[in-house]
Amino acid sequence: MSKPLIKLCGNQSLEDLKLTSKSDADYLGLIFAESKRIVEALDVKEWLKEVETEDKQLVAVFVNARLDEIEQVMNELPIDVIQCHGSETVKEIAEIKHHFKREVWKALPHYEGTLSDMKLYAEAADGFVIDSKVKDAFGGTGRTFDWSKVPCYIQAAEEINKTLFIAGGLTPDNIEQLLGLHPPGIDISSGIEQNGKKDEALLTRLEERVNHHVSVSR
Ligand SMILES: O=C(O)c1ccccc1N[C@@H]1O[C@H](COP(=O)(O)O)[C@@H](O)[C@H]1O
Repeated sequence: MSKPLIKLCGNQSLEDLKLTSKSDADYLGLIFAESKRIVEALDVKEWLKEVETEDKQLVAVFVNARLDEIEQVMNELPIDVIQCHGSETVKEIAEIKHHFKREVWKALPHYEGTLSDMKLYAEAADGFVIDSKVKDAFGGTGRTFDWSKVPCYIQAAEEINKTLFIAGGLTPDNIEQLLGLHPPGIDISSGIEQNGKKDEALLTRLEERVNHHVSVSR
């Protein structure tokens, strides 16, 4: 099995970034939406002066943000991917893509309509993050969903040639079970946190489990 793409999301301090920037992650995520993990672009700009992120792509996560709100972040930071984690329409995703000329991922909640949503958004989004559907929350809930549908999501993403990340409550303890389904990408926030901070021991354990799984399935 080839190694999945890894996204470590919800970096909310210089300390978080110092830790995750040294990891095996391909993507580092920052939340620019109402959340306990919200960050300010100007703070992130300062933190980025102190960490080496050349080998990572930066993902800015928004929830139903206006173009001018996204623009404020894009003007300050070298963002590679815009992740829309709200109820943005296909038209809005297309506008964001057209305006910023960046990769745009649509987060979709797991429910009975997710597969049709993937087909619907395929004309505008470059990739998908499938997350748990939790009432009154858009993401970062630490809650898993029923992974029996993951193979269908993988197949659908392959058919429409889109990047796919599985998110929602991934932890060092459950990651090997998910990796058994061969997701192309995994997206983790709460599962590597302790007391609201990214935790070195949890991150190391996550990486050990991913590396172990990849090496035994070769
Ligand atoms: O992390 C947040 O606080 C958040 C807030 C609003 C939208 C998305 C958010 N995070 C995204 O949620 C998923 C899964 O997170 P978790 O591992 O279950 O905590 C991930 O894509 C984050 O980007």
